[in-house]
Amino acid sequence: METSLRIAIAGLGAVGLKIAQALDAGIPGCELAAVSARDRAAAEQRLSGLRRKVPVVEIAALEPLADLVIECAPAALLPEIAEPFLRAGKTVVVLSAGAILRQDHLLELARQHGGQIAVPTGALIGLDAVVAAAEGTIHSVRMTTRKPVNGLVGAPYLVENNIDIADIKEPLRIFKGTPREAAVGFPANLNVAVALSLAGIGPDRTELEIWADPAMTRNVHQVEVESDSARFSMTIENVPSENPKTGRITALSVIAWLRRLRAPLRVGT
Ligand SMILES: NC(=O)C1=CN([C@@H]2O[C@H](COP(=O)(O)OP(=O)(O)OC[C@H]3O[C@@H](n4cnc5c(N)ncnc54)[C@H](OP(=O)(O)O)[C@@H]3O)[C@@H](O)[C@H]2O)C=CC1
Ligand SMILES: O=C([O-])CC(=O)C(=O)O
Repeated sequence: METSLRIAIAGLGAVGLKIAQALDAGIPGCELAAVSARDRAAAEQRLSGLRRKVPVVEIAALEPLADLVIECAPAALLPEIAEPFLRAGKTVVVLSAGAILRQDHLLELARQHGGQIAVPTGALIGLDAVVAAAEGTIHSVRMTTRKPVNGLVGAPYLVENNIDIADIKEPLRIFKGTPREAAVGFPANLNVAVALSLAGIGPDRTELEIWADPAMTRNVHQVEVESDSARFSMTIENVPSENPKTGRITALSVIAWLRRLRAPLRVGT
C-alpha cells in the first residue's frame, strides 16, 4: 500500500484554512502534516475543530515534516516557503503566482533538484484549454478583471499613482498593461492574470485590463484566447471569501488538485 503524501500548509487564511479542513475531513492518499501562520495561537484556535491535531510551526520547520507544501500566504513569503522544499526535490503548490515572476531562482532550484512548482487554476477558469492551445500557437490572450472596490483598495499601484477609488460611482479602468506589471502593482489581487500568462504566452505578451466597479459584488475575470487550434472566451464570476480579494473557488481548486493526485480517474489536463 502506498503511504500517504504528507501535506504542509503555509498560511492559514481564507485559502489555507479551507484546505486544512478538507484534508482533515479526508482526501484519499493525503494527510495534513503541519501548518504555519503569522499568529500561532490564533491558528491553533482556528484548527481546534479538526478531528486530528496538527502542529503549527515556523515556516522553516515545515520541510522536514512534509512531502509537499501549499503556499497560501502573503506573496513576499514565497521564497522562504518554497526554497527548502525545492532544494529537497519536493513539490510546492503556489497560490501567490505573481511572486514567481520576481523569483526566477525558484525555477532554477526546482530544475536542479528535481522539485516542482505547481500553479493551480485557483480563482480562474480554463487553464487546461490554455496549456493545450500553447502546445500549438497562441496568437493573443486578453484578460479583463472587474472587481468591487474592496477587492482592490490598498493595492500598491493605486497608492503610488494616487488613484482613489473609495468613492467612485461608475466603473473605472484603473490599469492597462501586462501581468508582469500587475504582479508588482497588485500583488494580492491579480495572481490569476499571472497564472494565465504562465499557462499561455507569458507575462509580457498577455494583455490585461483591471476595472474597479462599485456596483459589483463578485470578482469577475473575462479571458479571450486566439490560437491556431481554437478561439475561446471564458468568464468566471467569483463569490468573494472572508478575504474580499480572494474568491471562494480558490481553495476548492487546490482541494480538487489534491484529490486528483492519487485518484483512479483523472479528468482534465
Ligand atoms: N492563484 C490564485 O488564483 C489566487 C491566489 N491568491 C493568493 O493566495 C494567497 C493567500 O490568500 P488568502 O488565503 O486569501 O490570504 P489571507 O490574507 O486570508 O491569509 C494569509 C495567511 O498568511 C499568513 N501569514 C502572514 N504572515 C505570515 C508569516 N510570516 N508566516 C506564516 N504565515 C503568515 C496569515 O497568518 P495569520 O492568519 O496569523 O494572520 C494568514 O493565515 C495570497 O497571496 C493571495 O493573493 C488568492 C486568490 C486567488
Ligand atoms: O487574482 C486573485 O488573486 C484573486 C481573484 O482575482 C479572485 O479571487 O477572483
